[in-house]
Amino acid sequence: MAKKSNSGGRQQTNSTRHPGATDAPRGNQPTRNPDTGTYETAQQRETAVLIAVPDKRQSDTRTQEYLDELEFLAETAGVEVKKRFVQRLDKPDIRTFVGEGKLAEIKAYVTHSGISVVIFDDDLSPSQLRNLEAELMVKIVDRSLLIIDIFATRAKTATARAQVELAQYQYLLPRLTGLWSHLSRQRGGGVSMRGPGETEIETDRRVVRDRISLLKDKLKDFDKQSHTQRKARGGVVRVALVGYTNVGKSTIMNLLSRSDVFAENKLFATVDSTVRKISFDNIPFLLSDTVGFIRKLPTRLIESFKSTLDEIREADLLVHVVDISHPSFEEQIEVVNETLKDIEAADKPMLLVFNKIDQYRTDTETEREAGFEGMNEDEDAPSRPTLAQLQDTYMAKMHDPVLFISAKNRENIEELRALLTRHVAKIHYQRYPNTVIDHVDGE
Ligand SMILES: Nc1nc2c(ncn2[C@@H]2O[C@H](COP(=O)(O)OP(=O)(O)OP(=O)(O)O)[C@@H](O)[C@H]2O)c(=O)[nH]1
Ligand SMILES: [Mg+2]
Repeated sequence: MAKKSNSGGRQQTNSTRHPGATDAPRGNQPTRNPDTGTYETAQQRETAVLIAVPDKRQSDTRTQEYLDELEFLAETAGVEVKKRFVQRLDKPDIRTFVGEGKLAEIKAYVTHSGISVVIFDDDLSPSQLRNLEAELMVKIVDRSLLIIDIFATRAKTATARAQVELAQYQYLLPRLTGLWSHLSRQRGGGVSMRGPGETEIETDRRVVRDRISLLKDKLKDFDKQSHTQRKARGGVVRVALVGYTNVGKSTIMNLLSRSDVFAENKLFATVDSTVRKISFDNIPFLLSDTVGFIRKLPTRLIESFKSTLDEIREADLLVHVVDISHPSFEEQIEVVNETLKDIEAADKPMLLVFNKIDQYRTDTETEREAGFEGMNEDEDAPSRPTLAQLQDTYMAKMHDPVLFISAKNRENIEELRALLTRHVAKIHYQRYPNTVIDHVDGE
C-alpha cells in the first residue's frame, strides 16, 4: 500500500487517504504505472507502533492475542509493526487515551525510530485523535479506520465500494479539521460557492453530508436491484458461509462449488459476497461466501454493509466456519454469534464446521515442535485438549450439527458435502413437498 498509492505516491497508508482525495503527486517523484494508472515509489513500507489500553482484569495472554490480531490487520494494510505499547488503565485518558507518562514514552520511541503511524486497538474520539496528532506529530489510526481502510482496498463490486465509501465519510464527518479543508474544492465551486461567513470546515462538512446522502440514495437503488434479483432466484434454498475473518470460508466455497473465489492468508480477503449455484444429489441450492466478522467490528461498517449482510439475513441455513487452530477460536465463535444477533440472523438453522484440523496443535505438540518439551508444566494457563477431546466436547454440547474438517488437506470434505445435502434437502422438500425424490441421503 505504501508502494502503490492512488493518491499520488506520498508515503502513506490508505489510513490517511480520505475518500475522494485527488492530490497531485509530489514528494519523491513517483512514477506512474501505465497499466494500473497508480503511482509507484521506491519508498519502504511504513512503520508503525501498536497501542493497547486493556483494563486491569484482562490477562496478559489475552492482551497479546488482541495485539497479534491488530498486527495482522496492520500487515494486511501494508504496514510494518516495530513495537507494541501496553498501558493498563481502568478508563482510557479522556484527552489522549493513554496517560501522560506513557505518551512521552511513545513519543520518544516514535521520534527516535522514525515511526510514521501510531495504531490504537480501540476507537478514539475525534478530540483524542486531534490531541494525539498534535502531540505525536505522526498519523494516528484507530481500529475502525484501519478496518475501513482494508475494506476499501478489498471492495470490488460497485455496491461494496459504495458501502465502504459511505463508512469512510461517516467516519470522517465528526473528525473534520482544517486538515481536510481542501475537500471543498472537489465540488468545483471554490470560494464563491460559500455562503457569507461560512468557514472552510463548515463547507467541508456540507460537502461530506451531501456525499453521504448521495451514497445512501445510490445504495437504496442497489438494494432495490438486488431485491429484484433475489426474487428472481425463486424458492431455491439459500446457504451462507459465515465466520470470523481468515477461517477458510472462501477456501470451502471454492471446494464445494469448484469455483475460484479469492482466498489468502490475510484478514478480510473477502468483502463482497459471492453467490454460486450448486447442485448436490439433484437438489439445487445457492451458496454464498460472505465478509468475515471480527471483534469490535465498527457498527458503522455493519450498518453500511447492509446489502452484503442481507445475504446472511435471508439465508435458510448458515454454515458457521471456525478456525480450530486459532488460540482464541472460542472467543471468535462468540463474536460471530453476537454479530449474527446484531444483524438479526441468530435464529437460523446452523451447521458448525471446525476447519484447519491439520494445523491444530496441543500444548505438548507445540512444545515438542519448538524443542522445549515440559517447560510449561507448572504454568496456570489451561492446556489445550486433543482434537479428539475437543470433538467429543463440542458434539456433546452443541445442539447444531458439528463437523471437523481440513479444507487444505481435503479431509472430511465428502462428509461436509453429505451433511449439507441432507440439510438442504430437508428445507427443499419442506418447501416443495411434491417434488419427486431421486435419492436423498439419510435423515
Ligand atoms: N492450514 C490450513 N489452512 C487453511 C485451511 N483452510 C484455509 N486455509 C488458509 O487460511 C487462509 C484464509 O482462508 P480464506 O479462505 O481466505 O478465509 P476466509 O474465511 O474466506 O477469510 P476472509 O475472507 O478474510 O474473511 C488462507 O491462507 C487459506 O489457504 C485449512 O484447512 N488448513
Ligand atoms: Mg474470504
